[in-house]
Amino acid sequence: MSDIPINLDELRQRIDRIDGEILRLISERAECAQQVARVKLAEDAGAVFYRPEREAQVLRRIMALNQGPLDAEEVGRLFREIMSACLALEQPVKVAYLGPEGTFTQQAALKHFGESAVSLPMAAIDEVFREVEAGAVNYGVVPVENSTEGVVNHTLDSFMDSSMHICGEVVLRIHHHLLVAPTTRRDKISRIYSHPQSFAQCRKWLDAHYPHAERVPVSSNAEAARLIKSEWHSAAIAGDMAAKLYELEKIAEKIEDRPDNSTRFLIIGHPSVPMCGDDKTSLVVAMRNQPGALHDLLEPFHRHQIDLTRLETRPSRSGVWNYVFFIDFKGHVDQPEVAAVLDEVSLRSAEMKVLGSYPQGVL
Ligand SMILES: O=C(O)C(=O)C[C@]1(C(=O)O)C=C[C@@H](O)C=C1
Repeated sequence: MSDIPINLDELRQRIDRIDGEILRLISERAECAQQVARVKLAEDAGAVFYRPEREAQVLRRIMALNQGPLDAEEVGRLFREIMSACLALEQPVKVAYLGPEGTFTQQAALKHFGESAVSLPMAAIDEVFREVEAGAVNYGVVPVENSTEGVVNHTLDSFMDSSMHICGEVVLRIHHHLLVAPTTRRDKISRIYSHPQSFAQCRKWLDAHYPHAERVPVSSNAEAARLIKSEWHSAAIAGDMAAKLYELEKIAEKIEDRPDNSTRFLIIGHPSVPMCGDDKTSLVVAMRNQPGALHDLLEPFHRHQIDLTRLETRPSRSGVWNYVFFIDFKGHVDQPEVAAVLDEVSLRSAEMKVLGSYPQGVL
């Protein structure tokens, strides 16, 4: 340890030297990405620049290489931003998300694509699907399930009518805070605004701390945050992004009842994604209403030892079959054992649609 300087000036000179070196290397990396773009264009005039499978591999490799002192997630986030900036040099990626600005879905979009992506808020989940389908944006981000409150039915229903692929997933830890404006009378809070799911996720905390406050459900946490700016007796439950956007103060942090409260979001888009080595596949299957249908559906997965990660049932809207099943499992459609299972499931079902194979969420 004798070569480690101990005075502040020397340490700062050392940091300046390291920063210069990091900058030189990041610039070299960015030039490489520009060359990648030229190669992609030479191969195909309609080239797709964003490559989720490659991004997942880059992030996993870096996180595995990391030996500290920063933790792997932190290092992953830094490289997420470097890649996001490199991709923006190739072609900025445009992403629609369930808005308004300041929602957890926006936070998920930025976590997945990085801050260099152009992100556009949409008023409803089916609008996100429509924007992607129409080609107005490259990708869309929608919530699909929460660990406390379960599935987001709107998203599953939108897949039934859509030709969109799932290109990725991102899981976000959801932390809710009780927020007030600078002018709020904190001892006089009589009304709390939030999204119904957030109320459900903070039920016990609210019963214990604000049993008499009126709970007013609104369309998003960000909308709740916006509303309280003009009401001196109201508070909002929302996350960090909304707090920052509307310059609100947190009077209680992390008030969700379950500390592992998280939401899974899906990335939707046109292109199908090649295998990255740690993939998931999502399917929607309509079964005829007969005894043993669910067993028939699941049996091939069991026999081929394919790991199911989720099974969700929705009433079918066609009227011909009673139920459709949404199934997620580990593996990619290009793997022979997965292809074999899909062939069998397709024969046993009334209808089957592969929604996409995509990298498992990394960060
Ligand atoms: O490898 C590629 O295809 C690239 O375009 C480079 C790169 C990167 O910066 O590493 C950038 C964007 C892609 O989404 C994936 C990776």
